[in-house]
Amino acid sequence: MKKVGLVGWRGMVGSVLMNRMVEEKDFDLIEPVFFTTSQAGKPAPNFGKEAGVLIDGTDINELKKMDVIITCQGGDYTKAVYPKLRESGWQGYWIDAASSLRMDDEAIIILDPVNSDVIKSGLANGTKTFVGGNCTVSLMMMGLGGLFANNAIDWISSMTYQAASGGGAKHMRELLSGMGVLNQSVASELADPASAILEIDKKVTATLNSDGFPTENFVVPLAGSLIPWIDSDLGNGQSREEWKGGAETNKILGHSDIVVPVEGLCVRIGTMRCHSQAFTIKLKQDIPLDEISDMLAGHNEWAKVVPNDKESTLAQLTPAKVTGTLNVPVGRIRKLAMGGDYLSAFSVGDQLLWGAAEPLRRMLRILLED
Ligand SMILES: NC(=O)C1=CN([C@@H]2O[C@H](COP(=O)(O)OP(=O)(O)OC[C@H]3O[C@@H](n4cnc5c(N)ncnc54)[C@H](OP(=O)(O)O)[C@@H]3O)[C@@H](O)[C@H]2O)C=CC1
Ligand SMILES: N[C@@H](CC(=O)OP(=O)(O)O)C(=O)O
Repeated sequence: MKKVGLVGWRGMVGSVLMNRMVEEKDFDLIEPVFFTTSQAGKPAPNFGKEAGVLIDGTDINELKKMDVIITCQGGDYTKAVYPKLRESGWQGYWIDAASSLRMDDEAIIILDPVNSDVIKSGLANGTKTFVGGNCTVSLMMMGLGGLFANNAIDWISSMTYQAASGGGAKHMRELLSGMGVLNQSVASELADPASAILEIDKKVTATLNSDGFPTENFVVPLAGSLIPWIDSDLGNGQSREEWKGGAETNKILGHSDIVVPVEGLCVRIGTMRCHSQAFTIKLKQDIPLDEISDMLAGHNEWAKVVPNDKESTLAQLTPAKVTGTLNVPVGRIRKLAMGGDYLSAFSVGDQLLWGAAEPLRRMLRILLED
């Protein structure tokens, strides 16, 4: 049985990963060793298998004993530990949720329903480092996988609506606190159906812009607002999150250059853990809508085509419906006025599942079955 070191297992992404590993009985197939950066020596969790105590996640000699290490601990941990571990001569498999190693030549970005060919040839060529993709990119590729697989796309513009969870647990709490503060500020007016809506709005706006409003994590209010910038400023008008669209998509597909441009604006909105995206897709040729639907629905078992009517859209294409599931519904599919080769689509996906934890779990399974 392979010794699998788990780092970051109690964080938000790590907890989702542990839940999925329990659901899929992955622990039956491995000898788990749990690492920590803060609680060494305390009892390890039991996910159906006794695992002794927590080991110091910075102890290279202990990490070296692992056949596989999966980390959801974050980029700082990866930067601090990974180079030392490789320099020590460790030849094991490193599976990482953080972005720091993604664009390194030695790393493959993992999303096996889309790029199992890239993963398999990497394994055959001795690749040992596998990194989960950016959540928005992975969810786009899961939804539109059929169009990518059929080489049907010239370029994509993706306008995102990204959930608070992309920032982490504290950001989710801040969103909810902000919602509560707004509600409280007009609680008496809301209780009175006769109260004037413009008075309510005035109070809400004053509360949003008041000093006490919770903004420690997002810097500006998210509840009752939105933030059209995610991740760092690259200095050329583009955010790092937007840059990842083109860079990571093409790397996932095994391209060494930008063959399929992916461009757009990334926007944070007040949902909890589902990222949504509105796509304008320039097709290489005019493909009939029924063929497009067949390509999308037939590509993987999680991409679900939603009929482009109001009732189906409201019932199936919202974060409230999708959250906590592996489904990636794609709807609002129609040809745009610009021509038969211009397609619109809208997708929703849980950014902690396909966007973070699931590709890592499946990579472990690929290694176990190899
Ligand atoms: N959030 C996201 O959407 C995505 C995140 N990622 C990557 O995953 C990394 C981890 O993200 P995320 O899971 O959100 O980070 P968290 O902040 O939830 O967890 C990170 C670590 O914080 C430590 N920690 C300290 N206090 C607590 C506590 N009370 N409860 C749980 N953990 C605690 C744990 O380490 P220890 O046990 O060692 O103390 C834990 O592993 C990110 O830095 C990013 O690189 C990737 C894709 C998406
Ligand atoms: N940046 C993403 C979450 C994330 O962790 O992305 P990455 O793995 O590319 O750093 C978001 O805020 O929604």
